[in-house]
Amino acid sequence: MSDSLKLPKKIMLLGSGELGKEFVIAAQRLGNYIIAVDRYENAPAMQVADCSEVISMLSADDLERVVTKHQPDFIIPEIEAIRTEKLLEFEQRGITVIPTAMATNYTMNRDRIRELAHQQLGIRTANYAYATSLDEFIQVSQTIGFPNVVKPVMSSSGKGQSVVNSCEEVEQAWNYAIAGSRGDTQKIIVEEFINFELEITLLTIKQWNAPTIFCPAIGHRQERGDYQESWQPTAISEQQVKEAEAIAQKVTDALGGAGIFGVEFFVTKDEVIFSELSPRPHDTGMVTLISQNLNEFELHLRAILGLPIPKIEQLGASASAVILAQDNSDSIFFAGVAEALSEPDVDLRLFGKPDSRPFRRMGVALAKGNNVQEAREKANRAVSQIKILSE
Ligand SMILES: Nc1ncnc2c1ncn2[C@@H]1O[C@H](COP(=O)(O)OP(=O)(O)OP(=O)(O)O)[C@@H](O)[C@H]1O
Ligand SMILES: NCC(=O)N[C@@H]1O[C@H](COP(=O)([O-])[O-])[C@@H](O)[C@H]1O
Ligand SMILES: [Mg+2]
Repeated sequence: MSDSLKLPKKIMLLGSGELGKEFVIAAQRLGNYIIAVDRYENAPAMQVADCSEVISMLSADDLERVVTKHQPDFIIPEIEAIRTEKLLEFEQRGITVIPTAMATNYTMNRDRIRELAHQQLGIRTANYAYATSLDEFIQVSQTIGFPNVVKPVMSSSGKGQSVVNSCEEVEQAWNYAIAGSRGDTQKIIVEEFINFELEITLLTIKQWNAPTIFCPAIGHRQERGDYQESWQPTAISEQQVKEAEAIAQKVTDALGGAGIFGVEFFVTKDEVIFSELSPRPHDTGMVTLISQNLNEFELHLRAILGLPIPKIEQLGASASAVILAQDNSDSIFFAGVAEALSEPDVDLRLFGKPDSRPFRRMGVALAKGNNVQEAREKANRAVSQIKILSE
């Protein structure tokens, strides 16, 4: 692709959150033209894009309207909740969908990607079953056992997810999952609880005309199914890295196309277990904004445009920690920014989301240290200085 590459390209971003914002910045640094799309006005990526559109990305008609209007060269999904059948149609019309329309279709629902990984590719995952009613959930809980982890098949960032310890908790977990489910499906996945030692994201870069390459694994910690901290490098063995890379290669080859994938694994004493993947930059990968010569957004862009990635360099012990809102508000401001930035090798991203709700991610602190523990402490110290206030 790079032989005939002419810039700028017209890029339509479907989803305009914090990950999209950093991607737009990377794309614009190479002069590209970006149309940022999301369901609400003034979303983070819209603030730095050339133009924006507010639509329902689950509506085929809305997607048709904005694609016809802008005629993009590339459509780059940034979230899962998109009418992906429509993306297949755009792809057939000659627009490049990243990584492929099929990949976005497989990963928007947990059941599709799980079936691909486990049934078709034979990759080890947590034992799992599905349920579409409370009764069915009670039944499959007997097979999977307790504790188990319950998630709506359509959700992300831990929405509707809970750990179920006994029969008594099943009904509450069902109601919570259905309330947190995106779209109109009443389907949940019930998974064996994996008692892992560490979770990692393996950022996997699939290129059009060059071999797949990997970033050094990123370790992370989650609460309520949502990312709290991430760091790089991680203390896993060469053998574990090789196992994770082989699995990531297998799944991303099956999905095809080009771009970065965030491939998630549970690492136990004896196993590396595939969890799920995002065919786009990953929230835990925000640590690469400080930890690598090329961050995950720049890598995504280069892979999409077919530009070379001559080297990925890890710059030493680094960490990220999230800044979460506590309250509902549409007039928030940040205090303590100067204090947070007073330590060397600490940086911040405040996303500029126009409103807050409890646990909404509003920013991230980034830090480097002499070792991972020090980097994590510095990132968390910066977070503790930031106060989100309302007018
Ligand atoms: N089977 C499991 N056993 C133990 N912990 C689990 C299991 N499934 C999920 N978790 C925990 O919940 C977190 C979120 O799960 P998962 O990645 O499936 O959800 P998600 O909503 O897709 O999150 P995101 O969109 O942020 O990637 C995991 O990173 C892990 O910490
Ligand atoms: N785990 C997926 C993830 O982190 N996605 C990121 O969060 C945004 C939605 O945030 P919001 O819910 O605060 O609008 C998305 O647009 C994306 O940038
Ligand atoms: Mg996940």
